[in-house]
Amino acid sequence: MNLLNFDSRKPMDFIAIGRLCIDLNANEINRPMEESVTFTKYVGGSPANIAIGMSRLGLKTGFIGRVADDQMGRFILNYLKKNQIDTSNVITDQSGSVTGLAFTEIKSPTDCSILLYRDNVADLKLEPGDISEEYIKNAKTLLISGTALAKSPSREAVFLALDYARKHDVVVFFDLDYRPYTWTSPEETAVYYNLAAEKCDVIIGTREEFDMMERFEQNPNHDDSFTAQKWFAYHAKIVVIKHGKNGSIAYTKRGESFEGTVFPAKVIKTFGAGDSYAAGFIYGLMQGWDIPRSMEYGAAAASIVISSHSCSEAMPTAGQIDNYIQKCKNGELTVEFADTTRE
Ligand SMILES: Nc1ncnc2c1ncn2[C@@H]1O[C@H](COP(=O)(O)OP(=O)(O)O)[C@@H](O)[C@H]1O
Ligand SMILES: O=C(O)C[C@@H](O)[C@H](O)C(=O)COP(=O)(O)O
Repeated sequence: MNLLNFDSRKPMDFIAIGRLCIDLNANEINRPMEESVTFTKYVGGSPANIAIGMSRLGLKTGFIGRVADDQMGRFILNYLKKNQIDTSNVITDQSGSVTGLAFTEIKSPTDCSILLYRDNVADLKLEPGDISEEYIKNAKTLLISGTALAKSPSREAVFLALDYARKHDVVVFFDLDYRPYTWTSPEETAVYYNLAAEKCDVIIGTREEFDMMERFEQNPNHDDSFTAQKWFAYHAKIVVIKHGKNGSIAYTKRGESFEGTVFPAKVIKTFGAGDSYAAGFIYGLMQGWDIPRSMEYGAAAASIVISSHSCSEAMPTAGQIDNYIQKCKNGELTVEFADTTRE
């Protein structure tokens, strides 16, 4: 029996809910932000990046969210449309909110950080009244990301979306996507993350993100298997714990575990790895592939994106990923750049 059942009668393949933002990636790489003077603008926000990845892979993709009524909000909407993402459930917020900005600092390929501007952001204004039961019912898959739980009314909107998804047998993926900045306290964060995770079929996060969720538990050795087992008592069928360049491990409710491959990369920056990994992995599962092959696809997508300057714009097509995997398997370590042009 399949671990996950994607209902082929549903017209929409994949819907993401939450953050639609802007990434401003420093053009002068390998130096601190203090010395960066020019940046390239891309659509960003973890669920936005994943949705763009899914659409590039050929899946019928939609988004539920709010954007600011400004130039940045319109830039995001246009970019989603250009990438064939359905924006019928993206609302332009009229409360005077602004677009969230992520300035990225690339000090070295391994020392990257993000400076977030997230006060009064439009994405957290999403409210329960914005959530259409019909829209969710018509999707095979819903992806939620943890940052949308950081504040009301976005938090309640996500919980309502989760209820609709469970009611209509939509497979729910939870990318933990923990960004401390918007949260009030670590305790609040852990409580809401745990409440949401109970309702999800697949939970994907880094070891550090799961550590945050285990604030009220005893897992002193940060044991991945311990982490995963808890969720199989709820709805989870698959739990994936990511370990950066050391790969990832997936556990299933059936008691299996699989270690994910890592592909070579000419790393420009490390951010975007998780979002591209999620897109490749979810795509694989939705094709009916087994977990190791899906993890391989995610890892190859991640290697392509971290070898590029952007996250969203660098999201690869299936052809690019297949080609990359083939080259790596042939022992050709020449790394392909998905997106090297910066104006
Ligand atoms: N330096 C790297 N080289 C090759 N692959 C990487 C590297 N860093 C991350 N990856 C790939 O991306 C996946 C997710 O990366 P990770 O850093 O754990 O997620 P996140 O970006 O969410 O923190 C890893 O499992 C691995 O496949
Ligand atoms: O999620 C954000 O707001 C910023 C992203 O667009 C960004 O570029 C990033 O950090 C990607 O995150 P990751 O894939 O978890 O590394």
